[in-house]
Parts: sequence; structure tokens; C-alpha cells
Amino acid sequence: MANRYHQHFTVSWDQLHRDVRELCHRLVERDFKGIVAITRGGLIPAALIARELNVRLIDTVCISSYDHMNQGGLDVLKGVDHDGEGWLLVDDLVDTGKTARKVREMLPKAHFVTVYAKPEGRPLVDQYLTEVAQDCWIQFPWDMGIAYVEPLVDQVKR
Ligand SMILES: O=P(O)(O)OC[C@H]1O[C@H](OP(=O)(O)OP(=O)(O)O)[C@H](O)[C@@H]1O
Ligand SMILES: Nc1nc2[nH]cnc2c(=O)[nH]1
Ligand SMILES: [Mg+2]
Repeated sequence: MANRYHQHFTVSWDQLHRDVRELCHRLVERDFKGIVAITRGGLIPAALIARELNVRLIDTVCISSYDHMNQGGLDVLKGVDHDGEGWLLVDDLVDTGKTARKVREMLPKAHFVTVYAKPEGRPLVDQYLTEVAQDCWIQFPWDMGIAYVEPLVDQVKR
């Protein structure tokens, strides 16, 4: 599965924060009962959205599926006891749409947003900010660290 990805799109904390704020501009006129975050990736945008829209009621749908770039079976560890009416449903991204399809079944009436969307999954969300190519792996800041980089001359001439 990992060889589906031929490019990387690296998102910094700053970039993510700017993107989520931009998404919030498109959501601010709506009223939501609360936010449902899809764990784990949805938790960070959900917290930032909650701050911008002044939402205090936050719930989770807990899903386990990818092991890094490899998608396995989809396991729902925790659901919610409503159909999502009036709620904002948040994930960081939609890729194949497998996660989104499952969560949509659980909360058919929620307004579903992601920050990033790839073409296969895009039809499953109501709104997203940025489209990313299907063969592109989005590298999030929480999966990265700051590391030393050797000077170019040493990399090339040594
Ligand atoms: O559209 P799909 O192909 O289903 O992929 C999208 C899902 O994959 C990632 O989650 P992941 O399963 O990696 O777990 P995590 O959020 O706990 O990191 C991402 O946060 C989405 O939830
Ligand atoms: N970090 C990350 N997780 C994913 N899960 C499915 N697709 C992706 C992706 O592009 N990036
Ligand atoms: Mg996820």
C-alpha cells in the first residue's frame, strides 16, 4: 500500500494553524451544537476550530485503521449516540474515503469537514480547505521532529 504514495506534502504547525483558521472563516456563520473529532488526526484541527468558533462541547469517534502508510481493517473503538444533526464532524484529511464512509454511516446528519482532501475521498466530505494529489503523502507536524541536516558540500563531495 505504501507504494501508492510518490510525493510528500509536508505541513508545518504554522501552515496547519493558518489552514484551519481559513477553514473556520467558511464555518463561522453556522451554529453547531458541538464538534465530533475523528481520532486521532481530527483532534488537533477540532481543538483549533473549537477555539475559533467558541465551541465547548467536544466528542470523539475513535477509529483505528492506518499503521503509518499501510491501511488495515477499520476498527471503531468508540462511537456516539446521535446521528450528528447540528454537529460539526472534523478530521485532518480524507484519503481513500474509507474512514469518512464509515463515520458518515454513524453520523449521517453531521456537517463533515477536513482540512485536506484527496480526490477519492473528496465527495464524502461537505467542506475541505486544500486538495492534495491522490499519490501524495501528507506529513503532519506531530509526526515529525527537528533534525540536524549535513551541509550540502559534505553530502555531495564526501
Ligand atoms: O480516507 P482514508 O484512506 O480512510 O484515510 C484518512 C484517515 O487516515 C488518517 O487516520 P489514521 O487511520 O492514520 O489514524 P490517526 O488519525 O489515528 O493517525 C487520517 O487522520 C484520516 O482519519
Ligand atoms: N499523515 C497521513 N496520514 C494519512 N492517512 C491516510 N492518508 C494519509 C496521509 O496522506 N498522511
Ligand atoms: Mg485519522
